[in-house]
Amino acid sequence: MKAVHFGAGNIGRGFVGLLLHEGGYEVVFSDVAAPLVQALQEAESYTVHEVGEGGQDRTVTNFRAVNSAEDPQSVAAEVASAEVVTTAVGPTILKFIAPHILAGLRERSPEAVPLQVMACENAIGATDTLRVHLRELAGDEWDELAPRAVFANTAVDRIVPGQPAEGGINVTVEPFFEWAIEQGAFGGNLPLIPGAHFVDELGPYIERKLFTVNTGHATAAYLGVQAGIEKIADALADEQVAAGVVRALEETSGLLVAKHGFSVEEMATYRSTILDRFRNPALPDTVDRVGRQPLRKLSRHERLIGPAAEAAERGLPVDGLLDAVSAALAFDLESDEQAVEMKGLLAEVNAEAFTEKVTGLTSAHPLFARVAERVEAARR
Ligand SMILES: NC(=O)c1ccc[n+]([C@@H]2O[C@H](COP(=O)([O-])OP(=O)(O)OC[C@H]3O[C@@H](n4cnc5c(N)ncnc54)[C@H](O)[C@@H]3O)[C@@H](O)[C@H]2O)c1
Ligand SMILES: O=P(O)(O)OC[C@@H](O)[C@@H](O)[C@H](O)[C@H](O)CO
Repeated sequence: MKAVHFGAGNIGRGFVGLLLHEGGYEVVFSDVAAPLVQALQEAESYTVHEVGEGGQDRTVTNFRAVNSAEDPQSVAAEVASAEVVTTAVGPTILKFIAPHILAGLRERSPEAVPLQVMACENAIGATDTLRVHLRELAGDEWDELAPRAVFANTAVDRIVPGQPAEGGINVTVEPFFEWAIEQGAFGGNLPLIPGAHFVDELGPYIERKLFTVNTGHATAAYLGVQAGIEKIADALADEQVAAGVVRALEETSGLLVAKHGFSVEEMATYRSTILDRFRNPALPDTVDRVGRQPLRKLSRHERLIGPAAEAAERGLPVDGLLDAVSAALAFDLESDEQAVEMKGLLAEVNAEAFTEKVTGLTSAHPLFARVAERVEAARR
């Protein structure tokens, strides 16, 4: 059994690749970072160090690596003969993965068991997005190629910080993980992923994850930066930052309870586990990594505006989320392209135009004026 995994970065090696390996797949990593691909090609194994309570070292073997920028033909051939394709490249990169999968589907035998495709990104419906890219690229050919693959949305949760250069391809991660996968598309032939949680409907799970883990994380990062703090664990140790995170998460929990029927108690337990994970002192995670790409994080269906918009529509409180939005607007990091772009936009366009363009809210939305006020304050 073979799985092709696009994106051999932090979560790719430290979570998706690890679980696929433990499920018995040979893993073929595909990436565009030449030194990383070469290091994987030269290694026979790498170690995933789980740090913090209950953590163990786990060894990944039986993998290969292909550079999709230099050798797209080999990537297509690997996809054509694989059982599973996964991605962890970032939601905006999925459009660059689609041509490789499409080329693989063209070469795949129509008699083969359908390829199982799962995008493991922090985004709602990431696999659907990937499938739309494939369909658009394929045009009329899609009717013939579509039966050669099945597509399942997933929600992946494990904190994998940026890795120090001296660690090579080894990865330091937290012990916790959760991988929820929508099972309908598989018709009972489930991929072999140990510990995965197969569900009928992913919507509640991805929203619970994105609007709790990632909302809390982003809030800690942006408030942490404002407090002059570098590490996420230290941000949580700051009383004001912690209070800001708790407030934002109480608001998203309120929405998740109202919308999906999670109980108040289970959301309280879920939040408390997450805050403990953020506080893990052994995990070298930074506010810069967690706050990366602020324009993506401020977009319409993402971790801040997404829950705030729905909460506002229901008349639920959103002040904690708006404080996180204000802090996100102040995220100023020269090495982050989107932070630089955001700063330029704040200077160039008025608050209403910025709000519409960045958050996707329209002026009639109950949250619009409140966000625009925060934007106006950030422009001063
Ligand atoms: N790190 C985490 O804690 C974590 C947890 C859950 C989900 N995620 C999600 O996983 C995705 C990846 O995050 P990460 O932290 O691993 O980032 P990362 O930057 O460490 O890894 C991304 C990898 O994708 C590669 N890449 C970029 N363009 C590519 C292309 N066209 N083809 C193939 N590979 C390409 C990069 O070279 C890099 O190795 C994101 O969507 C992120 O939100 C991350
Ligand atoms: O990967 P991003 O940029 O969407 O979000 C940054 C972190 O919040 C994220 O990577 C978490 O560590 C991860 O989602 C935990 O499961």
